[in-house]
Amino acid sequence: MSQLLRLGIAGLGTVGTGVVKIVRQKAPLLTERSGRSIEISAVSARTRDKDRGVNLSSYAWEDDPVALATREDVDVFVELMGGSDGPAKAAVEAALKAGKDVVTANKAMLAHHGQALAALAEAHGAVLRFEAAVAGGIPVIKALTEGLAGNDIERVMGVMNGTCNYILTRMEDGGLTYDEAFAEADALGFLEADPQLDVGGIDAGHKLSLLSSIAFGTQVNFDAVELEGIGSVTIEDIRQAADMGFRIKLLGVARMTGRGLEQSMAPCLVPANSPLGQLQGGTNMVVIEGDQVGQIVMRGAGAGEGPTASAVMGDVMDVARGLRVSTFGRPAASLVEAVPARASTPAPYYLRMTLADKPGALAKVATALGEAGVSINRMRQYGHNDDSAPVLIVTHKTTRNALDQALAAMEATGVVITAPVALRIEEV
Ligand SMILES: NC(=O)c1ccc[n+]([C@@H]2O[C@H](COP(=O)([O-])OP(=O)(O)OC[C@H]3O[C@@H](n4cnc5c(N)ncnc54)[C@H](O)[C@@H]3O)[C@@H](O)[C@H]2O)c1
Ligand SMILES: N[C@@H](CCO)C(=O)O
Ligand code: NA
Repeated sequence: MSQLLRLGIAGLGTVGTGVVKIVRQKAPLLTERSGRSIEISAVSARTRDKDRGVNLSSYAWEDDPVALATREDVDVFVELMGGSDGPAKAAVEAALKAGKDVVTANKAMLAHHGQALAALAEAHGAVLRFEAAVAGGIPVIKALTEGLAGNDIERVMGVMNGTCNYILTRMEDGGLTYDEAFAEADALGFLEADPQLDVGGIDAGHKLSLLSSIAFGTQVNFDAVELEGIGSVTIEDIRQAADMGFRIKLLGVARMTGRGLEQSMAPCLVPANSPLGQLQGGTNMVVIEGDQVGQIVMRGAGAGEGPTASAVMGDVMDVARGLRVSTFGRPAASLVEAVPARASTPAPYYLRMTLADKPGALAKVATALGEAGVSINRMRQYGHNDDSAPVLIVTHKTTRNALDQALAAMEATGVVITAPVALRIEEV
């Protein structure tokens, strides 16, 4: 008789329901692969009487997730409620303090409290695992903490918000407006409860802060992530980028430099023929560059019932097999405080602005760039309005600091009518 592993699942929405289905439908397979009989003891959600398409009658019910997390008949607390603070955090803390292992998909909670929760887990001999929190069903955490453990990671990049990638690709390929594409993403169930978390880059930033902590062995520092959402990107930018052989992606990039840990989540131009440039719809992609292995590209569903439940079950199976690896693939205490560095690694930039259509306007902009040490690679004045003209400039490699100096000088000239949109061109 295989030893029991008893789950307590808090949260029976998209992900929680998916996990219940896997445990119920694949019990023999899970036992064969882990050596343990994996069962659900108790569940919790806001509303008990709701048809979730899955039979919950054999499980105990707890209205309070904290009570669920500390039940005697729960070995692993599976937190699938969401929210960075409140009941989810309280229940996870209670489980860890009771020495129970925790599996969660809650990237918001981990981005804000992951360091403290990791330390709590280790202090109480528990493990905290969260594969589902970063790029959903893509097993990127397992790849970094196990398969690639023999590498020094040089750069990690990711398109990790399905909503934004869906919107940007539907605007480009489907000719939809931002609002139309947003509505489609909503209908597909991609959006967070607060969609600003998606389109503001915050959800993807949560994931990047976890990814970079695991990749570089640094303490989780979401506040150090440079965040910019996709609200400033227009169909004109998408068309101009395509015209130059690029696509626009909400791209997270983290790298360790001599100046510190750069973590940036912003709309970037990537080569249209690159794996990231080819990424369609709500799919996620993570690119890992290691000193031994070179570039690894992982692509897959970052959201949805099955893909996310798959990642949750991967963690449950590791616990069942007795994997006592700490949260980030190394002891939390060994995670170094990384000096946050603004993305100052030199890169080319795409600048779009509207200038007053009068003599010398372009010259003033060019002078502002030159005086800041920013070299122009391409410049295009396209179209005309009454007394203004849209201008596109692509720079040679420059630091963000120098570019910001040039943008401020441009504003001071009085010829810039609409504030320049600056998008980094990331070499991938
Ligand atoms: N949906 C996805 O594709 C996806 C992908 C990756 C990660 N996640 C993360 O997984 C978690 C769950 O996401 P979801 O899409 O399943 O959410 P959901 O909104 O579909 O379900 C949330 C569940 O938690 C319950 N819940 C919320 N607050 C509660 C409380 N205070 N007490 C008891 N129950 C409570 C709700 O009743 C519901 O059953 C979130 O942290 C989310 O960020 C979701
Ligand atoms: N709202 C998130 C869900 C998965 O984390 C996304 O669009 O990727
Ligand atoms: Na994942």
